[in-house]
Parts: sequence; C-alpha cells; structure tokens
Amino acid sequence: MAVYTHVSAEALSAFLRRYDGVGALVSAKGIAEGVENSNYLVDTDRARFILTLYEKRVDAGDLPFFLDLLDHLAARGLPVPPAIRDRDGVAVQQLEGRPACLIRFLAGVSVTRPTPAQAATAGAALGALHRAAADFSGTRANSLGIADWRPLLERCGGDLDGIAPGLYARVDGALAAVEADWPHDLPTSVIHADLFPDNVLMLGDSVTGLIDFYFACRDLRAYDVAVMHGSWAFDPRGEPLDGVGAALLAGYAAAHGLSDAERAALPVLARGAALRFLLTRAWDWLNTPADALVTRKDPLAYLRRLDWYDAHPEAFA
Ligand SMILES: Nc1ncnc2c1ncn2[C@@H]1O[C@H](COP(=O)(O)OP(=O)(O)OP(=O)(O)O)[C@@H](O)[C@H]1O
Ligand SMILES: N[C@@H](CCO)C(=O)O
Repeated sequence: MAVYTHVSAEALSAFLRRYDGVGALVSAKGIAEGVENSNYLVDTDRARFILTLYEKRVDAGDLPFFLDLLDHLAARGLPVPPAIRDRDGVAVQQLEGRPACLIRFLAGVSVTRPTPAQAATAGAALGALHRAAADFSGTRANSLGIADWRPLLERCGGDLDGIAPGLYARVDGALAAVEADWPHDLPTSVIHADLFPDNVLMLGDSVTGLIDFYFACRDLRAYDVAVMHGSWAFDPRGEPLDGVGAALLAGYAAAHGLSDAERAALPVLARGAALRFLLTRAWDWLNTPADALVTRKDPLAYLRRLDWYDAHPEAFA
C-alpha cells in the first residue's frame, strides 16, 4: 500500500474546510495501489475524492506544470482528473508537511490482464492525449529519460547482482546498445511517460479515466507508445499477452498516426522503456524504507520484457 505519510482525521477535516461545497469528512482510506505518492480515498457527506500527498519523486516545483496540463486536457474533453481549487483558488496545499491536492474521483477500474479490445481503446486514448497536448505550451524535461538511466544504474551498482546474479552486467550491456541506437529526430510533445494499465481506468472496453500524470514531460511521442507497449502487452510476470501489443499500436495509429520512422524506432524505444522501469524498480527494491506501507514492484518482470524484445525484433513490424 502506498501510504508514506499518515494524515490524521483532525488535519484532514481542517483541510477539507478550505474548500467550498466538498462537504464534511465521513471516511478516508489509504489506497492499496501505487508506489510513488500517498493516496487516500476520501468520502464526505457530499461526494468522493482522491487526496494525493506528493512524495519522493515528485518535485513540488513541477506541480504547476502537472496541474496546468490536467486543466488543458480536461478542457479538451479528455477524462483526466483536475485538482480542485480551494475558495482562494489554490490547488496545491500543505498537509502533514507534504504538498497535497484534492482531486476529482473518476469511476472505473484498471485492468490487470488487458484484452486486445481494451488495449485498442487504451492506445486510442494515448493518441487522443497526444492530439490534445499538441497545443500545450508548458514544458518539463524528462527527469527519468535516457540521460538519467546510466547514473541510476551506477547508483544501484553491484547491489543489482543481489536481485539476480549477473544483473549489473546485463543491464550495462543492454543500456550501451540502447544509448548507441537511440533516435533523436522523432517528433516530441508533452507525453504521459507512465501510462501503465494501473493508470487507465476502464469500464468494459471504454476508457473512463487517465490518471497519474506525475512523470509527464516533453519527450519523443513514440517513447510514450513504447512505455505503453511494455506495460500492456505482457502479464504482470512479463509473459506476452496474445494480440494485445498489436491491438494497442493499431488503436494508437488510428487515433493519432504513427510514422514509418516512429514504428522503425519502437524496438529500441521499447528496450529503453524496459530499462527505465527495471532500473527504477530495482532502485526502489534496494531502497524502500522498512516502515513504508508499499508493495515493491518486481524489477525482474522488466528483465523478462527486455529478453523478449531482444528475441523478437519483428514485434513492431
Ligand atoms: N482521480 C482518481 N479517480 C479514481 N481513482 C484514482 C484517482 N487517482 C488515483 N486513483 C486510485 O489510486 C491509485 C493510485 O494512484 P496513482 O496511480 O496516481 O498512484 P502512484 O503512487 O502515483 O502510482 P504509480 O505507482 O502508478 O506511479 C490508482 O491505481 C487508482 O486506483
Ligand atoms: N509505473 C511504474 C511506477 C512509476 O515509476 C512501475 O510500475 O514501475
């Protein structure tokens, strides 16, 4: 469970009183998903909300960018949850010593084993997101982009071999190959950069919510497609799901378009995305505080994807 910061009922009640019309606190439960921020499901006598307290990887200075992006996408009809402003127009508050936002609750559930039909609509939602982001002028560098992976590898160092024998050398070699082949001339825009199944809320085959924009940044659009491929087209252990990757790409291409150059780059972008999540998961695996209520995510599930991408260069043809 991702609850790093505990919120008392008194502090939460006082927090809610800053807002007009949200009602009085009835209950608050820590949410059992996620690893980055502390999230609570908050029920008042009027409605349901999400309370997010921003933790380790979210820089408070970036919050205005994320919140402006959510407002921009919501204004264009995307199912994203804007932060609610208090009666003074303030979205980012302080609660229990952390930056915190009250966020509109969106209906839907995230799928753990997507079908091709669900992957197609989720891919189309990413295409719609890229279309809507095209005229968003805000910008933020990718703080977990290709330039950051080697420093992260070196920070993990030989401890990686404690996760799996030979892991450091395997990642070092794979990263060198990705660095050598990385494309630098593909189209960029603001991208989500973490659109895993757990960040897409669905009812049946329809997308009802796109959440967790806290890695959004300006980077290659096709890298966003590769991040989605790695997280959607495999089961949680890293075994490929029949037809799901192809359906995801078809959904994205139909909604947005995917050039031949972008498609040709997907094999290296997908190996890069696999390394990004392998490395951040490995870092968390090695450094998660003992008292955190968080379920660590398995770094080796991304080693299996890396192996699969190496063995299937034809996957994106
Ligand atoms: N606006 C929302 N409406 C409904 N549910 C939400 C909303 N925001 C978050 N959630 C729920 O809270 C969970 C955790 O949220 P989120 O993914 O933002 O956390 P995180 O710690 O940043 O996660 P991650 O590990 O994916 O980076 C989601 O899986 C979802 O169940
Ligand atoms: N979605 C990521 C967590 C955010 O870095 C993962 O599952 O590893």
